[in-house]
Order: sequence, then C-alpha cells, then structure tokens
Amino acid sequence: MNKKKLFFGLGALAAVGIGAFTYFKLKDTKETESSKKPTEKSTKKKTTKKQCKKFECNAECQLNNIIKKMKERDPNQNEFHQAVEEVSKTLLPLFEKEDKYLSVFERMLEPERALQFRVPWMDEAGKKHINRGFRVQFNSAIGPYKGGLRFHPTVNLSIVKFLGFEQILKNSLTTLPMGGGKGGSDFDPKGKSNIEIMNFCRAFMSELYRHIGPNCDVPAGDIGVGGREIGYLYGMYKKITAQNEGVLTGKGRNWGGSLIRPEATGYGLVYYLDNMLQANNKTLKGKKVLVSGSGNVAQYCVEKLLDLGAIPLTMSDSTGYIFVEGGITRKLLQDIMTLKNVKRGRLSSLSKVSEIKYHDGKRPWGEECDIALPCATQNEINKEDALALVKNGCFAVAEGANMPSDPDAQDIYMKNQILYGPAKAANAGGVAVSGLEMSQNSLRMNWTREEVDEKLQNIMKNIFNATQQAASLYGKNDIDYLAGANIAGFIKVADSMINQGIL
Ligand SMILES: NC(=O)C1=CN([C@@H]2O[C@H](COP(=O)(O)OP(=O)(O)OC[C@H]3O[C@@H](n4cnc5c(N)ncnc54)[C@H](O)[C@@H]3O)[C@@H](O)[C@H]2O)C=CC1
Ligand SMILES: O=C(O)CCC(=O)C(=O)O
Repeated sequence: MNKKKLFFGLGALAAVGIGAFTYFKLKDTKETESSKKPTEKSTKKKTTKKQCKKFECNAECQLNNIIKKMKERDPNQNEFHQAVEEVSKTLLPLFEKEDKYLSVFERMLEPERALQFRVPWMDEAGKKHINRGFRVQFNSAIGPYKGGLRFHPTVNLSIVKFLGFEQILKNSLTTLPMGGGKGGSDFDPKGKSNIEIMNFCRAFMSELYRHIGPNCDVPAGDIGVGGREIGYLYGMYKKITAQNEGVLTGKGRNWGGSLIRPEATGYGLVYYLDNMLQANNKTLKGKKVLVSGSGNVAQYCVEKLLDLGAIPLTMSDSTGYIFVEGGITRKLLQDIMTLKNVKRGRLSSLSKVSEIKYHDGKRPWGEECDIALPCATQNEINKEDALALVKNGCFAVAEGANMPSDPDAQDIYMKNQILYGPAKAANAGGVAVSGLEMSQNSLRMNWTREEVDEKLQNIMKNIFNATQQAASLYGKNDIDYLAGANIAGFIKVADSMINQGIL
C-alpha cells in the first residue's frame, strides 16, 4: 500500500469513528436529559421516507426504525410484532412530546432474559416425551417479574414474548410493584391423565425452580394452568428447595393462596366494563352479552355478569359455542364449571340440553348482542367478526383474553365508536389479586373474601380512571382507552427504567 492510500484510509476511519461517537452520544443524551423538551417546531415536523436519515429523523421515523430493527432481529415472531406494533402506534403522540422515551421503548422490546429449556417426562404407558419450556423475564423495572404460565401446543417464543410484553404494561397499570414476565410450554394437557399432568409439572419445575423466587420471579396460571397445575408445580418447588414461600400465585387457599384469585380475572373484567359503561352513561343491567371461552376467565366473568343483572348468552371452547336464548342461568353455569373443571369435557356434550343451541366449529360473534367479552385466546376476533358485532348492535367490547382482537378488529371498534376496554387494562384483575396474594404471603396473613374483593374493585376503578385520563391527554378521542392503557402503563415503567440507568 502506498503512503497516499494509507493516509486516505486512516482519514476515512477517523471520520467514521467521530461520526459514530457523535451519534451514540446524542442518543445517550436524549435518554438521560429528561428535562429537555423538544420545541413545538421539532415535534410538528413531518417526515417522509426520503428524509429518514439519522440526524433528521423525527419521532415517527425513529419509531419506524425501532420497529423495523425489532422485526429484522426476530423475523418469525408475528404475535410479538403485533403486540409491539399496537402499543407503538398509540405511544407515538407521547414520543412526539417527550423524545426521551423513544430509546427507553427500544430497550423495553428486548427481554432482560429469555430462558428456553428441555422438559423430558414419561406418560402412564411408559413412553418418553420431550417438550419445550419457556420463561421470559421481560422487565423488572418496577418489581419482580410476574406473569402466568401457559401450557398449550401453540406455545413458542413469539407467544411467550407477546404475553410477557403485554404483562409489563398491564402489571404497571395495577399500581402494584410487579415487573413483567411470562412462560409456559408446548405441552398439550388435553386428554392427559392426572398422573401425566403431575409428571409434566414436576419435570417443568425441576428446571424452572433455579430461575424463580418470591423476590425475583413469581409465575402463576394462564391457559392450561389452573389450581391443579399450580399445586403440582408448587409441591415440586418446595421439595427441591425446602422453602415454603410465595414463589407462585394462584395457590390453594389452605397453602398460601388468596381468596378471590380464581375469580379475579373474570370479576375484574366485569368491574372494568361496569366502570367504562357508567362513565358513558350506560349500565350493565339487562344487557345481552356474548362471552367466548369456558375456562377460568369466562366462568367467573359469566358469574359476575349474573350478579350485576346482565344476560350472558354464549360460552365457547376450541370446538364450538353454545347459545342460550334466555341467558345462561346459575344452574347451567354450575354444570359448565363441573364439565370443564372436574370432568374436563367439551361443550358439545351439552348439545342435547333443550335450552342450549350448540354451534359446531364456530365463534359466537355473529349473534345479536349489546356487549362482547372475548375470554378465550389471542386473535379470536377478526375484521369480519368485528363488523358482524357492529351490525348486530354491539356497543361495547372488553377483553378478558390477551390480545383477542386483531388489528383490523381494533380499527373497526375505533371507527364505530365502540366502547373498547383493551386486555391489558380490562383483564388486569387476575394479576392484581396475584399481587395481593404476594402481599399476604409476605405478611403471613390471609385477608377475607370481602377485603380482597373490595381491593380488586378499587384497583379496577383506578385502572379505568388512569386509562380514561391518559386517553383524553394523548388518545385519538376521549374514549380511546387503548391508547390510554398503553400510555398510562408505559410511563411508569419507562420513568423507572430511566431512574435506574441504562441496564
Ligand atoms: N387465568 C388468568 O388469570 C388470566 C388469563 N388471561 C387470558 O384469558 C384467556 C383465557 O385464559 P384462562 O381462562 O385462564 O384459560 P383456561 O385454560 O382456563 O381456558 C381457556 C379457554 O379458552 C378456550 N380456548 C383455548 N384456545 C381456544 C381457541 N383456539 N379457540 C376457542 N377457544 C379456545 C378453551 O376451550 C377454554 O375455554 C387467555 O387469553 C389468557 O391469557 C388473562 C389474564 C389473566
Ligand atoms: O396472576 C398472574 O401472575 C398471571 C396473570 C396473567 O398471566 C395475565 O395477566 O395474563
């Protein structure tokens, strides 16, 4: 190499170095200098794709870059992308006002820790099986990681990350000190014997135990994980560690559980709905309600609807739905609880009961109603379903399940001024009472049913108020509770992350 070329090469390297240093320095400064607000002019600047270069990039352009990078990093995680994109759209007005939050948001998209492990177990016939276990410890800015475990054949890293990401903001909304996490396995509990369920839970905990603890990470239930599974998981944790401590929630009431935890997600959903209706001069009494699902959340949602004088018309499972013209009665609900929780059977087995119409392979969203409460699983309401709801008179949707409405369905709610209670606000009652279970464990005390229920009602009221306030500050309109929930949940976590430095 001649001297001229060497000189030129060194010069170019130095220029790139100085450029990169200045860029990262600028990024750093944005995050730590929280008091510097952007000027009116800079927040209003519109960006075209052409303008999208490092130093001209406004909030929208920077956000697009963050989303692009996230997708490139994990191209196959569709559910996670969906959850993040929904949140990011609603946070843009906040980022435009306070650009310190952008880099925090970027950091928030990367889990603090994502664990994947082998779960080998044996069935009753002596056959060996291998499943995959996951625990994503997403964010601990405001407290120990907290969130459920899902056992379902569809579970993969994308599902666990979408659920864990939602959990960060949901837990923040509860006002309790809980970070976000989620876990599970692609194990399918359907058709397994009690002994097989126990074998699997023991195998799962024999790895998970080393990563969790009452001040570090506190799992609970979700789809396919109820009181029975929490019992087997807790028993194994105790056997390995010799510690009797609040490492899981949803425990049995005789061994550290909280009263009302089984009911909490369904009850909390109806409390949130009731607050949302009252704020819009409506009531629940006499309203016809479509409920999907027939598991933990759906069952107690129907129970609370009956308490408050509404008329639940439907319930469903993965093979179809039941419609009851005059409304599901307490007696029928009791039968469904026994069918699902004890016999572990299908709703189709009720098809011969005279007052029930069973619709095989369908979802309930085509029926006439006032209110829809999806309580089964993600993306169970699509564009066609949402259009059918609107056409058939539905004026409110509140989500018991996590992310049950796909983005098209959400757009339709918005365009038609449907009162929409998004999952991370409306179904936060479950994790809120899990937080109360943790408090009772720490205090070594048990609160009464009435005490816990009163706290749950207050928490759901506060969550509704927080989502309402943030909606009127940053939302597209005063009933944009989706934006309200995302923004109210995000600010608390983001401020805590900023306070704790770049970790
Ligand atoms: N258990 C809890 O405390 C909380 C649960 N959730 C969410 O609520 C939803 C329901 O959970 P759980 O009731 O706890 O579970 P679960 O296991 O008790 O019941 C799940 C229900 O969903 C139905 N289901 C599952 N996949 C389906 C599909 N593809 N199509 C139609 N129905 C289907 C099942 O048949 C069952 O009725 C999930 O989205 C979960 O993430 C949200 C907050 C807390
Ligand atoms: O109670 C908990 O920790 C779990 C609740 C949960 O998984 C959820 O809110 O989706």
